[in-house]
Amino acid sequence: MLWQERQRKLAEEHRNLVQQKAQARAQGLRNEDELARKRLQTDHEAQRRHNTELVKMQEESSIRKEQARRSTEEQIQAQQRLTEKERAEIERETIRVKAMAEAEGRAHEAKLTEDHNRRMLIERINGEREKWLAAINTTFSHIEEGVRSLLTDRNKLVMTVGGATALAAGIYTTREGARVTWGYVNRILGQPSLIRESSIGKFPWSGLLSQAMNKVIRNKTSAGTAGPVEAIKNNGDIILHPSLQRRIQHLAKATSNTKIHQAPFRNMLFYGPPGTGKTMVAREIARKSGLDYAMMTGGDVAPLGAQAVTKIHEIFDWAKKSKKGLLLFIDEADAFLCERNSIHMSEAQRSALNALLFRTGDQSRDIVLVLATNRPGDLDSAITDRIDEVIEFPLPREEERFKLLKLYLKKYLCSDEGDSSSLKWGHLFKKQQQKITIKDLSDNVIQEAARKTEGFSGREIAKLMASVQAAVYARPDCVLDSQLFREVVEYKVEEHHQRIKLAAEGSQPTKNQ
Ligand SMILES: Nc1ncnc2c1ncn2[C@@H]1O[C@H](COP(=O)(O)OP(=O)(O)OP(=O)(O)O)[C@@H](O)[C@H]1O
Repeated sequence: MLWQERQRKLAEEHRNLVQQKAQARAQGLRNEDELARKRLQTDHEAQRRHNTELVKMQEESSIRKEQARRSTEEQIQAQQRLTEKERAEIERETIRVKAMAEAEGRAHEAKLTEDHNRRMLIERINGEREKWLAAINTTFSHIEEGVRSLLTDRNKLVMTVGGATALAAGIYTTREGARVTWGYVNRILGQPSLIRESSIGKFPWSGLLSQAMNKVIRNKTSAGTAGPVEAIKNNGDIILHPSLQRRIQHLAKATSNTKIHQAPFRNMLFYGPPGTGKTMVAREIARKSGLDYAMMTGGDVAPLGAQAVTKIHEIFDWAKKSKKGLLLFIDEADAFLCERNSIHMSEAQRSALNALLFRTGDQSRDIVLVLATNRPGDLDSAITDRIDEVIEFPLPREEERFKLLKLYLKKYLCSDEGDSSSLKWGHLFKKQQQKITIKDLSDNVIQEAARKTEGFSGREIAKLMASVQAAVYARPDCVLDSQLFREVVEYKVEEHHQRIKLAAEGSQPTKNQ
């Protein structure tokens, strides 16, 4: 039993021992493992550090290499630049030397050419001189011979003197003729653009010719007419109130005398309703007083803008070309000579007005200024100050209207009877017009029309008669009788009143205003 017990104890001890041994081995293994792991970790750590250092060293090395490469490149580039500079310097030097050599060559060549030319010129001059001397000698010997033969032959002498005189006269006539023609061409071409109509540049003989023709016609037709027509013929084509007519005649005469005595001209202002003969009278004064005539319209000045001043001066410079003196007629004068303070006046217009004032400041011996306006009150005071004669052109009274009707009846409907003033060159070449027959148109019918046309201007009466002519031509038989005449007068009078009514309505302010 004891043995068994011992045996069991021994087995138990053995088992404990084995167990302890196993534990000790397991512990040893664990320690070994732990050590191995720690060693591995340390190795790994060392390797990583080593690698980092390696990378760092590599980077530093590559930076150093890059720096070295860059510095090498820079050195190379610097070297290259230096070489290019040197090369350019050398090229420049070569070009300079070459250019100098060329210039020297050219100078040398030019010198040689000049020497050659001079030699040639001297030779040519010598040649020419000899030639001329020979020619002069020959000519003089011929002249000597000619003069000797002339002096000995009387016929030849007479012919030579006559030929030379005729030649001189021919040259003189041609030269003077060309000068006169050029004068007229120059006047026509030099006419300023503002001038609408002028007598300057018209050939004087054309006026004389038409006057002569008019005289012939007048003599031919003087027998066939009587009554008021005769009176009109004496007074010309302008029908005015007798006192106005006298004043105009007196003015024309005074202007003509002023010109003869070289005294300063008198400026005029014509005012009155439109179509009362202001333009016609201005033209007539110029004609009667022997002045040249030029017409411009005030309305043409404003659109010229800044150019207007130059154009005004142009007119006055051009007017000096007239040897006779010039009557400058400015129609619608209020359009550009109105009050300078007016708000409607542009700066350019004001300058144009000032230019005109400047040119008309002193009394002139070259220009008669004739202004025409429907509104004399609008003119600038400096302009009215320059006016010497103020003449009113009223609407024609019944007496004048009668004469006007007669005048235009004759002009438009009795043309074949031949009013001298209506003769124009073109009529000579015109196709024969259909003849108008006038039946039962007594002076009483015309007087009645003159009564009815109260308020008509001269222009309106001329238009009325033009309408009568149109109405006659509209008839197949071309007959003018008192009935047709009355009809036309009737509707023209109505038209006139209608126009006045419309104008009055147009000028009245509307109710809303
Ligand atoms: N007194 C007149 N005698 C004859 N015809 C006249 C007369 N007045 C006007 N007339 C006729 O009217 C036309 C216009 O006349 P004119 O140009 O002379 O008038 P005005 O007063 O200058 O007119 P405006 O102020 O419109 O320029 C003339 O061509 C003519 O046919």
